[in-house]
Amino acid sequence: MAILITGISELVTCDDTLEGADQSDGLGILRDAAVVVGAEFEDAPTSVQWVGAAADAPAADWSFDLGGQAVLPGFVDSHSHLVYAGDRSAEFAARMTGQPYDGGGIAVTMAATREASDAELRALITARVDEMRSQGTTTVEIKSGYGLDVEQEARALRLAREVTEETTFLGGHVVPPEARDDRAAYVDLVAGEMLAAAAPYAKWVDVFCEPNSPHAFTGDEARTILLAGRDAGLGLRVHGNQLGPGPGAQLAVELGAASVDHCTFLSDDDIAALSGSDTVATLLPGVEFSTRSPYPDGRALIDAGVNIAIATDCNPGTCNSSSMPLMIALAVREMGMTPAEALRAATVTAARSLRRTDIGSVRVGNRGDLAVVGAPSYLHIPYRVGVPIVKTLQV
Ligand SMILES: N=CN[C@@H](CCC(=O)O)C(=O)O
Ligand SMILES: [Zn+2]
Repeated sequence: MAILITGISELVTCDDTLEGADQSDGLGILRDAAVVVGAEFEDAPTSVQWVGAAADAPAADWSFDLGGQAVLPGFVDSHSHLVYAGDRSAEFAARMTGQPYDGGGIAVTMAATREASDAELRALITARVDEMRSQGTTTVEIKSGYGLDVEQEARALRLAREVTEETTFLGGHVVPPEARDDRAAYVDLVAGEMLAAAAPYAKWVDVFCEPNSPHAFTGDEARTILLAGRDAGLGLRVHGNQLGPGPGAQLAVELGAASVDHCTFLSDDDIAALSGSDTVATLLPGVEFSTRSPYPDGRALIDAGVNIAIATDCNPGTCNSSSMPLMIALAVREMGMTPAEALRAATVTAARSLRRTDIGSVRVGNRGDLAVVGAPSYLHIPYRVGVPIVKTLQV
């Protein structure tokens, strides 16, 4: 079954090899375009079968006309923490009047999450993923990290796996209150029994490497957890350089991590290490917004040759927003990125941070994951900030 989509005023393919497309901003734009998506059998994921000028479009089983809207690859939200219960809105309100963030609230969410049943958590996760999908996100990475014991971390990943293949073990989120007297024993637990229980449900291992938080992990502790995860066959991701300077970014590059996330406080040496490496710097501007922190200088990173993704980090503490369009607007307004750079960061480079080439760009053979903008151009995403104009294109 094949479906022809026409009436596309601007097709942003994010395919910088597409011949005949406008490549001036690296977005591979076709105007007055059409796309054919199809699936081999009912309920199979769709794939892109044809991309080109509307005038050349082939026949298909069905067609529909978007009447002059822009189409994009669906957003790839490569960093989120959706497996949680409870509410920390009061913590947010306190931060707006000057309370700093230090990671201590994670234990509050941990307690609420441990109390929740599977059914309750499943309903919360499903509602959050639906909220993301309604705003143009078609792939989401989900971390554990609010269970922090062997059973609870495995449970979180088992539930996350029901909605995405991009699941990340984050037993190394913080040291839970019951383990604070013996940090070394907790690191051993994470790198041993907890990892073994979580690994069947995880693609990635991550750690909150943050010497500036009393709750998170030092560079050496992070290295122990990451190496154990690598030995267990997981890919590596790092929460690094969020609250101040630290070893996270360089550790990520040294160990070949797919991504180091946050990057709020990077030194020149960190930038030099990231530049030309295979490690993507994933920036999370909603966190700076919601913690009243300085924004990282996306412009400087791009100019230095660093590959940048942007993601929501949707979580109950540092950013409770699921909106990739808002992250694009913040990247443009606050981090010196052009709309085109921000859009690539939210799609094709975010896919790269998950080591995926089948998502994040509209090209023949890729997944048929598309988003539609209720406007003639993608430029309206940051321009119409706060207005829900991006939707997942359901075909
Ligand atoms: N920094 C660590 N983890 C999350 C916040 C988690 C929380 O505060 O609940 C983050 O990515 O910002
Ligand atoms: Zn995070």
